Amino acid sequence: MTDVTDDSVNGTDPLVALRCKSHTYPDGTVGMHDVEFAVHADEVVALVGGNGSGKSTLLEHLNATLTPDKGELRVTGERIIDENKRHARQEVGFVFQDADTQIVAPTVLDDVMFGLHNYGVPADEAEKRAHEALATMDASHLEDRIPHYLSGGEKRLVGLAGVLVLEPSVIVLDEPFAGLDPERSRLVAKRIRHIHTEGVSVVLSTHDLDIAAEIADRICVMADGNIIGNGSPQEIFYDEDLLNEANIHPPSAVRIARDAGLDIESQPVTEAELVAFLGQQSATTDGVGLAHFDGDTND
Ligand SMILES: Nc1ncnc2c1ncn2[C@@H]1O[C@H](COP(=O)(O)OP(=O)(O)OP(=O)(O)O)[C@@H](O)[C@H]1O
Repeated sequence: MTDVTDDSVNGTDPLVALRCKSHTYPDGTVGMHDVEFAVHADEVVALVGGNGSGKSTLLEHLNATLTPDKGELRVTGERIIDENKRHARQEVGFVFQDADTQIVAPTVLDDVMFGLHNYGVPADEAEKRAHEALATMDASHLEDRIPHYLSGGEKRLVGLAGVLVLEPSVIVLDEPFAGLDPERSRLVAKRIRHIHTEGVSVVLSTHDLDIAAEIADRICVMADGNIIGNGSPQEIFYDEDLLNEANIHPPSAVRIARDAGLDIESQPVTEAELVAFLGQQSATTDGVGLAHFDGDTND
């Protein structure tokens, strides 16, 4: 069993600790097995892996939407059972891939306030907090809009605001960049990093490894319902055997560095890191031998 619930990280207990021997869906499909996973304070974790590798199944265990056949979930140290699932839901906010499933009210502001009403927060305070959460997401201009008519990226930001307003310890996002154009993806990624600077840990799944490399502190690789790799972006994205086993390709910066045979000790995983390295090189070599890097680094 891959144990990534090491309690000693930062010397603190994890915010969320999941041990799952297996999760079997009603039709008999095993969605996940032999997984141990923890989320610590002050981290952004990206789950990566091919289609059907178990990312959504794992994420949905983190706020007890799904429960293990055998195993346990602890949230801020409290063992979650049927009677206290509310604790998991309060501490672990979930933003679904399909933003429409989370829309419940006729305007964006009402939608963001909805969860607070459910928790009995007085209307004026709920409104104040909803304004703040939308401002944090740079989405104040959307307050009076009809949620269903927003673009995909706008819906993501509103969904994030609706979860952030409940002040969870951890926010879980299932494929937050799916269906977004590159510019909207970058905007959502930036807001996710911003949420993190406000002291909220983030766990997300994504097929966009360029963005994962940019925003995650830790990468977990899933294959066949199991975690097969866990480490820093450098450790994971320079492990060719691991990526082959998971059938995924490294971020473009890693591919370029590797294909060009660059001997880079610092192991760049983002374009910015690669460009910084190339800049240093050209400063010391006057650009000799680096002319072929002048082109687009995106493919
Ligand atoms: N509701 C369900 N009923 C039956 N099987 C399911 C259900 N949801 C997921 N599965 C199965 O569980 C396994 C893991 O699926 P999961 O959705 O967790 O993968 P994923 O990594 O999130 O995939 P993707 O990247 O395609 O979204 C797959 O074999 C999938 O077919």
